[in-house]
Amino acid sequence: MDSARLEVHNTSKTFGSARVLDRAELTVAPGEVHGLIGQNGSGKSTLIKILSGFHTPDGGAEIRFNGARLGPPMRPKRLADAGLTFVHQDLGLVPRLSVVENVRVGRLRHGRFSRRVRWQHEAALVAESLAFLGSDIDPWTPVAQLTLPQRGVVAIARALQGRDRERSCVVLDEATQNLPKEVLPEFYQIIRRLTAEGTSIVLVSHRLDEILDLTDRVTVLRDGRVVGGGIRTAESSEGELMELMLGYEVERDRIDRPDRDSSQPPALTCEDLFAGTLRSASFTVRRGEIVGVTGAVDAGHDELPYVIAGARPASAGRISVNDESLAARALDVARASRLGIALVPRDRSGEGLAMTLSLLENLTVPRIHGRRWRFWLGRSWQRREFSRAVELLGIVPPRPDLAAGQLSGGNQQKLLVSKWLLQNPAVLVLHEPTQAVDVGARRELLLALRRAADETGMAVLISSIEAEDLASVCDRVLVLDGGAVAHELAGELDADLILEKSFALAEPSAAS
Ligand SMILES: Nc1ncnc2c1ncn2[C@@H]1O[C@H](COP(=O)(O)OP(=O)(O)OP(=O)(O)O)[C@@H](O)[C@H]1O
Repeated sequence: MDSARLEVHNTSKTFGSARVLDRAELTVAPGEVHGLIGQNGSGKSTLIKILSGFHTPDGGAEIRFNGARLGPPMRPKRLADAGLTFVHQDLGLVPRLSVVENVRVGRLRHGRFSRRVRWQHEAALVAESLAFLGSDIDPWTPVAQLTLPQRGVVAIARALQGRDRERSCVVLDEATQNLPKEVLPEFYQIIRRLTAEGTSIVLVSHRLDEILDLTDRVTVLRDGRVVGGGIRTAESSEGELMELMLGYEVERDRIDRPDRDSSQPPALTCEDLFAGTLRSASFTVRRGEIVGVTGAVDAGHDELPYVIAGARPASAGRISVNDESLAARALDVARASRLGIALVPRDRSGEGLAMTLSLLENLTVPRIHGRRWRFWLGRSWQRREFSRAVELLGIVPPRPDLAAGQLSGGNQQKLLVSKWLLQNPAVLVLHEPTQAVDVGARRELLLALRRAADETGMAVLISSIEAEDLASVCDRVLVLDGGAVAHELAGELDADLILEKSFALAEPSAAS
């Protein structure tokens, strides 16, 4: 029998006194897609970071690749030479550098005598890798100018280069999280093409539909332990996997919402907004209402949260919150905040949280300034706010002094959402709020938004491509196309209908 492509044996990791990975085992066969799933904080990223050499495991671990011992220690150069490569959640690209520099870093070839890098040759190699992925991105483009899906393709091209197809393994750590729904089928085809050539894939994902569609087998982690090793996906179901991951069944009903009084005046009014891809976007969100905005790539829903919160300039239009109204062009973050608008951005690490500051500081610093409290009063207020956040969204571990960067991705997301939710803004605007959040916590997060809208009258606008989330929590969903509202869906919302409307609008333009 062929040896396994990747074997992880007896691998544990302890931070301080907390053992977050406990004797993990994982075996990936040649040419298979192997899913790695588990709830937030279950140890998936820790295991991947051990494989990539970022964390050193506790003693006793052994990692083998194509039958030979690879580590620990896991040396990055040795991993790449052996054919074990990674695409991390944050993609790990340097925005100010070009695509070619990002892809070829560490692999640039020099002329024999001149020692100069032959850039044209390097760019041709990169163009070839991109073409394999069905992309025609110009290798000289700075990464900063690329869309998120394009950045995803670049990160994958970097992981694939120079591989020996029949001996390599690519680890995709939540790499599909940044890709819009309509490019996913293409991405899945790439994965199938790779495995057909003999490459193995490890896929870490919170999307159980993706895991069931794409993987041959799956390994399930719970609280740092493997609770299901190499389960055949064809013989399993979403419900079974969910129960293994969480240890309980998740309710999937639509979240109850009170009957809306449609005569209520709007809390947020946007009139004829022009900004980036937005072209005359007009709509309202009433007090206590949750409105979803969605659409295909470049429809404008991605841009909207930032324009409303004054984080991106608008060229025309008006934005009003209750009785106060402003030309959108005059809006900046400070003015938006004075109007009562708060933003939960998509980019958690870049714009949302300060990763080196504590959970307590992240949660309360935006509000503690300006309060003329005595130090100790401020301190006890901070601790109370932290307890509220933990209660609201179940942040784990609930340690106020931990640095935000030491939380798992999903728990960072919960921290970010609670930071703004607890401020009780008049208008809360969120971009992909459930990203990286596991299936159980996702419902808790949506329920918390629903409660805030119902109990405090907060007007909530959610920009997302997660049709299921929008259908379960929103009062209305607006589907954007070409920067303006093309459809308004209300009443009994249905995820399939939301997707159908978004895609139906995307198709004609994709063909042109
Ligand atoms: N550098 C660190 N120091 C201390 N604790 C850490 C550190 N990195 C991770 N942890 C803890 O290890 C546990 C596992 O985290 P990990 O990121 O592996 O979870 P995960 O399964 O990838 O979660 P998610 O789905 O939310 O990304 C968490 O409790 C986290 O807070």
